Amino acid sequence: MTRTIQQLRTDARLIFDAGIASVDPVAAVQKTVTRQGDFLSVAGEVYDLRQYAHVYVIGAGKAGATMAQGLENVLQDRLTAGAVTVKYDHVAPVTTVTLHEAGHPIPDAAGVRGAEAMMHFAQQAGENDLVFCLLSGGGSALSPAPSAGITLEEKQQFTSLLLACGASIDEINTLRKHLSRLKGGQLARLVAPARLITLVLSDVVGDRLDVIASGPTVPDASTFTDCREIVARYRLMDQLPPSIRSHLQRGCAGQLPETPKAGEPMFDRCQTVLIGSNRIALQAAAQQARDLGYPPLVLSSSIQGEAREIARVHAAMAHEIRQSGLPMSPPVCVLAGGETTVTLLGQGKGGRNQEFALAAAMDIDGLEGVVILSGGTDGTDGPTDAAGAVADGATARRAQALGLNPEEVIQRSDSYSFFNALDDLLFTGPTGTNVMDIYILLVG
Ligand SMILES: Nc1ncnc2c1ncn2[C@@H]1O[C@H](COP(=O)(O)OP(=O)(O)OP(=O)(O)O)[C@@H](O)[C@H]1O
Ligand SMILES: O=C(O)[C@H](O)CO
Ligand SMILES: [Mg+2]
Repeated sequence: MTRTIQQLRTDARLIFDAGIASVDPVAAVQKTVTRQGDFLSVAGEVYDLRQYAHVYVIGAGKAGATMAQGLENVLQDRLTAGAVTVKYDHVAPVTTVTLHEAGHPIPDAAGVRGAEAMMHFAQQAGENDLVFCLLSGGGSALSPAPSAGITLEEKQQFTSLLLACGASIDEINTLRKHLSRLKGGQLARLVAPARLITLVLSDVVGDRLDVIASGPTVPDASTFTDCREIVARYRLMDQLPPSIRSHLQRGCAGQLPETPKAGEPMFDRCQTVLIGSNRIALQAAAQQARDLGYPPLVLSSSIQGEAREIARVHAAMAHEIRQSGLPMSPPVCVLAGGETTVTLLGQGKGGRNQEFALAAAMDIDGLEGVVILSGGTDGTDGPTDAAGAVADGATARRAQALGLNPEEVIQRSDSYSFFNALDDLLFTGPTGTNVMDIYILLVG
């Protein structure tokens, strides 16, 4: 049976949607945390709610509201109170938890108030209490608790510097952890001796729990010495606000306590569960592909690199599958995920997924029975209202007919206008989740 291009496009969209649905925060929390009467089951661990006087919820991240909603649905009357910080407008219907809307990616005063509220519940919780911590992408900027002597303004200035210097997220968060009163395992210190369950939705390649939202409840292996090296690597020393420079210097001189390390007894009372990730989304997408009659091949959930280069690799796979049936003969669905980057060449409008689809379109020009979809799971690709775009072997020719030259469009970094003109943008609206991006190659 050969499928039409329209069929392949429809199926690619169904496969993408299945990936997103599997990491929907409300559903993911309710799948991980289940309750039967007085018993709570969390990824295999059982908690007897009769042993806990209070149950609190704290957390930070763009998916905080929907994660809290899922947890409220499970805990119902057993939830005492809570404070979760989310990005402005990233709200959801919750009843017991207080949502603090705050600034991202530059922290603001509302974020500081949210972090204070979180620390308040963490400290208030005693030996007979249970605390849930909900973490997702954006959690670092949304939980500013600058160390003593550092002002919010200095933290803001420092954040702008960090985001622009080219450092990776684990380098950025290593610095954040050493300038904070709650990041890098320090929140777990405040929660002790209460029992702590952390639910995590990963937005970083590799899903490192000590990196996501700056790992406030897990051991931190990094040190002040690492901070000094990162500052040197990106030549930041001269630009640091004086209070931050002196804080890091005192830390390196052993005058400040280090972040909590693995093996500290308080971590015995902590459970941490990854409830959503790019890999989980890819696995769900693979299942949907199988159901639609495309044997799936999942390549990797850790794709990184320049979007147009990664796209060319996908186009090359499409050619190979068509020509030789390697590594699999059609029908097949090749799935990958991760987060690419775009070196901007022009002043146009676009996103990394739209640029991916554009570069792919150029390389699969004329190829039959091939569709490539690239989309951000948060539904927002770059500064646009589209999640990504879809390309096939006729895309480049259809564009030429409209007077659009794909090569020129890449030079202008204008992928949004390109796919908008073709009506091939991918729209989902904000999905409430974020596990990076998904790339789907369908050969029918
Ligand atoms: N015209 C453009 N063409 C292609 N990519 C672009 C363009 N303008 C911005 N981008 C890319 O969009 C990305 C920023 O997108 P976005 O705001 O979604 O951030 P993000 O990295 O996804 O962060 P978050 O996790 O907060 O969503 C950057 O990688 C940037 O290079
Ligand atoms: O908040 C953060 O630190 C980033 O989004 C990575 O999780
Ligand atoms: Mg995004």
